[in-house]
Amino acid sequence: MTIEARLRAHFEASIQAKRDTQETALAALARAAVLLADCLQAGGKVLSCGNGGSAGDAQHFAAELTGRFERERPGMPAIALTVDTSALTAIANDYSFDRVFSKQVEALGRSGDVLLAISTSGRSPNVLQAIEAAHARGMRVVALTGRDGGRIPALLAPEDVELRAAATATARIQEVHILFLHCLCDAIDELLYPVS
Ligand SMILES: O=C(CO)[C@@H](O)[C@H](O)[C@H](O)[C@H](O)COP(=O)(O)O
Ligand SMILES: [Zn+2]
Repeated sequence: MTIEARLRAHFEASIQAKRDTQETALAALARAAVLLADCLQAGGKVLSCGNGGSAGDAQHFAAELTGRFERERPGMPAIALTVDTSALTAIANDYSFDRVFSKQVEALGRSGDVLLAISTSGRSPNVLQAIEAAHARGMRVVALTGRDGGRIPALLAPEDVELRAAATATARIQEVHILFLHCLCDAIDELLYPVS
């Protein structure tokens, strides 16, 4: 296969992953947007987490809430649990890497806040523990997953929302996740700050 053919195959696979996800995810996306907008309107905040590329996604989403997405409106409170290297290294060093997010959720999370948990496999222990810690703090969870959801669906409460990418390759799942996050940014803005 030529490089150009490989590149074309990446585009085709990415397009297909989004097409395959579209119909299954729209209702859940709308529910997640309302859950997040209600939380923010009531004075709550969003905590986000994930590993590797999903850590980048967690930061990307928090930055679009605190800064802006596509329209001017007040900043909204969101914290990515992936950015404080002192907290991450201390918790990993003193406890274990599995607790790097859950300890921060225990410290920062309040009832009514929402945890945005991102895992393509649904099997990263630190993300699973963050979900458990969020529930213990009275928080709801929006989980971005892929494949069969891994261990996340069984952990979620009925009022939580799973947004599952209909893809199996990690890269394709992450590409759908970015679309999910931009959809959520747009929907939250439209719900809270509609353009008159
Ligand atoms: O970005 C990528 C692969 O595209 C990697 O950095 C990937 O995020 C890492 O392997 C993560 O540790 C995977 O974690 P998860 O999505 O299974 O929870
Ligand atoms: Zn990647």
